[in-house]
Amino acid sequence: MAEAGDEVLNLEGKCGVSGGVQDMYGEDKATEDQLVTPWAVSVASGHTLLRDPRYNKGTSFSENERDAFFLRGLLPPVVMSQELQEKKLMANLRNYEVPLHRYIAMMDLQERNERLFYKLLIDNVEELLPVVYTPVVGEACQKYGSIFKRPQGLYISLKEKGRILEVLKNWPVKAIQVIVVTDGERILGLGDLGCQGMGIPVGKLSLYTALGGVRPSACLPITIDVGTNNQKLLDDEFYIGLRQKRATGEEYAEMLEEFMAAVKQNYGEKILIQFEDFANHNAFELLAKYRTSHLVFNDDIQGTASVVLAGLIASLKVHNCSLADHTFLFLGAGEAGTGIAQLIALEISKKTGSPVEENRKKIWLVDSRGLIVSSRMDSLQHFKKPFAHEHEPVDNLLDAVKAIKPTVLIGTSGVGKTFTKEIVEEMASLNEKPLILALSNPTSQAECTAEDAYTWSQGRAIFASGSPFQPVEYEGKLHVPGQANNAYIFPGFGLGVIMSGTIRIHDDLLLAASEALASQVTEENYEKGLIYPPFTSIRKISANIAAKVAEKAYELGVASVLPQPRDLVHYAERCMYTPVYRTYR
Ligand SMILES: NC(=O)C1=CN([C@@H]2O[C@H](COP(=O)(O)OP(=O)(O)OC[C@H]3O[C@@H](n4cnc5c(N)ncnc54)[C@H](OP(=O)(O)O)[C@@H]3O)[C@@H](O)[C@H]2O)C=CC1
Ligand SMILES: CC(=O)C(=O)O
Ligand SMILES: [Mg+2]
Repeated sequence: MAEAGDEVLNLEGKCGVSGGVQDMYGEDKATEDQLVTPWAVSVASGHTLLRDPRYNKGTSFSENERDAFFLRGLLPPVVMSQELQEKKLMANLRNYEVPLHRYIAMMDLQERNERLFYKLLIDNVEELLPVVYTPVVGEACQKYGSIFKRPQGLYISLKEKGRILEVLKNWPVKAIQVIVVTDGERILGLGDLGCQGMGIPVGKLSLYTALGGVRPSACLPITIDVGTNNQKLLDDEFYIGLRQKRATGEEYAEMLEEFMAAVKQNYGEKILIQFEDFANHNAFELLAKYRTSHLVFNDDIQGTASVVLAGLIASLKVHNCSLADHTFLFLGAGEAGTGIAQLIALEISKKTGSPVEENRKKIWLVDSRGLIVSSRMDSLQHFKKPFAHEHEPVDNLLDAVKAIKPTVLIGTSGVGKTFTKEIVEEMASLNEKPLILALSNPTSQAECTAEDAYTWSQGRAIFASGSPFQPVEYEGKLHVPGQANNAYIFPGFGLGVIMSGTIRIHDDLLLAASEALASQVTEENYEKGLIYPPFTSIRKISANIAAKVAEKAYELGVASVLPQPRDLVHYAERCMYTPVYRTYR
C-alpha cells in the first residue's frame, strides 16, 4: 500500500553519505527563517502504521499483515498474541513503584497502541482505574507541564477567541459524539490547575470508552484556557498554559458562548457536552444557560448526584427504611453537595408525591462558614438558598452533627481529614449503622479514610469514598469500602444518551441511572458492606444504566433513534466498542 510521501521518496530519494535519505526538502538544512512543508500521508503502512495508535498492533501484526503493509524488518520476528502483550505490559506496570510512573506508562501506551491500552484498562479495571483516574490523575495534572509529551486533546485558549470553529476543525476526527470540557478551575479537590487540567477530560474520556464502550475516536477532550489564578503555575517555567490571570465576566461568557455555538455548528445537535471541574461560580450558570439549547451534562453536579443517590437507594435494604426516613448532613455545599441534595429531594418526591421543597427540609448542608441557615440567606450563593432552613447558627461540623442528628453524613468539601474521630464517633453514637460518604478527591482530600470510618465506628459504618481505599480488617471482619464516584454513572449514562439519540438531558434520566446502578448491587456485595457493585462488572453495569436511561428518554419523547430497539440492554451491549485487534486487509 504505497503512500503519496513514500512514492516521492522511492522515485527521487537518494542515499546521503551517512546512509540516510538525502535532505531533499531542505528540512535538515533549513534555518529558522526558511519555510519547509510538513508532508503528511493519508493511508497508513510501514513505519507510519506503527506510529498510528489507532491501528498499531506492535508485535501482534500477523505474518500476512507484515508482508501486505511493508512492515518486514520494522518489527522483531516474534508474533505475539494480544493476550501475551497484555501480560507483558501488566508485569512491566507492576514493576513501577511510583504511581505517577504507571500513569506515564499508561499514557505512553495510549499514544502507541490504543486497543492494547483499552484491553488493559478493561481487563484490569480495579487495578488500573486509580492509575488513569483518581487519585493518580490528580498528581498528573499538578505535574502536567513536566510530563506533557504529545497533545491528547484540543487546547482552546483566549488566543483562539474569534476562531474557535476553525480550531475544532483541526481535530483529525469529524464524527465526534462526546466532548468532555474543562476550564481547569476546580480540578478534583486540588483547585485551579489552569491548562494542566487537561488530564481530567483525557481521563474521563478514557473511561467513556473503557467503562461505557463509546468508541475512542468519537471522544474529544477539550481544555478551555482562559488563564489561571494559580500563582505557582504562573511562575513555573514548564507551565503549558496562558501566562495570565483568569478572564472573567463578559470576556469569559463570550468565550464559552462562542465555544458552545461552534461545537453545535461543527458536530450537530446531538453532540454530548460534559462539563467537568469548572468552579461552581461558572458551573451552575453554564448548565442553566445551555441545558435547554444543547445536549449538556455537568458531571460534578449531575453525575455525582446520580451516583450518590444510587448508593443511598442501595443502602435502604441495609437500613430497612425509605429515603424519606433519613436525615442528611453534608460538609460542602458546592456543585457536588447541592447537586446531590437536589436529586435526593426530587427522588423522594417521585416516590412519595410530597413537594420537593418539603423534602429539602431533612437535608442540611455545612459550608466553610458553618451550617446553612435562613439567617444567612442574603449572603448565600443561589444554589445554597433552597437548603437554608430555620435553625440557630452553628459554625462547625461536630456541633452540626450534634444538633441535626443525621443518619447520613456526606463529605463534598474538597478538604481532607475533616471527618474527625469525634465526628465519626458522634455519628456512631447516633446510628446503629451510620452511613458515611467521604466523596472528595483525590485521596489526600478525602474527608476520612476507610480505616478511620471503620475503626472510629467500631466496624459499624457503611462507608464509601470518591477515591478508592483498600479493604480494612477490623476485629477479625473484613470491610470492603465502596467507591462512590461518578465514574459509575457518566460512561453508561452517556452511552444511553448517544445510542438513543437523546436530544436533551432531563433530571428523570439521572434518576433512571441511579435506579439502574442500585439494582446491580448483589447480596454478595451487601455481605461485604458494599452499597455499590464492584467495578469488575462495570461494562455490564454500564449496559444496564444505558438501557434504563434510553428507556426513560423514549418515554419522555426526547430520544430520536427510531424505532426504539426492543431489547435495550442487548442493544447497548452491541453498541459497545471492544478493544480486540482487527485483521487488516
Ligand atoms: N466522588 C465523586 O464522584 C465526586 C467528588 N467530588 C469532589 O468533591 C469535592 C468538592 O467538589 P465541588 O462540590 O465541585 O466543589 P465546590 O467548590 O463547588 O464546593 C466545595 C464546598 O465545600 C465547602 N468547603 C470548603 N472548605 C470547607 C471547610 N473547611 N469546611 C466546610 N466546608 C468547606 C465550600 O464552602 P464555601 O461555599 O463556603 O466556599 C463549598 O461549599 C472535590 O474534592 C471533588 O473532587 C466532586 C464531584 C464528584
Ligand atoms: C470525580 C470527579 O468528577 C471529581 O472529583 O471532580
Ligand atoms: Mg469532576
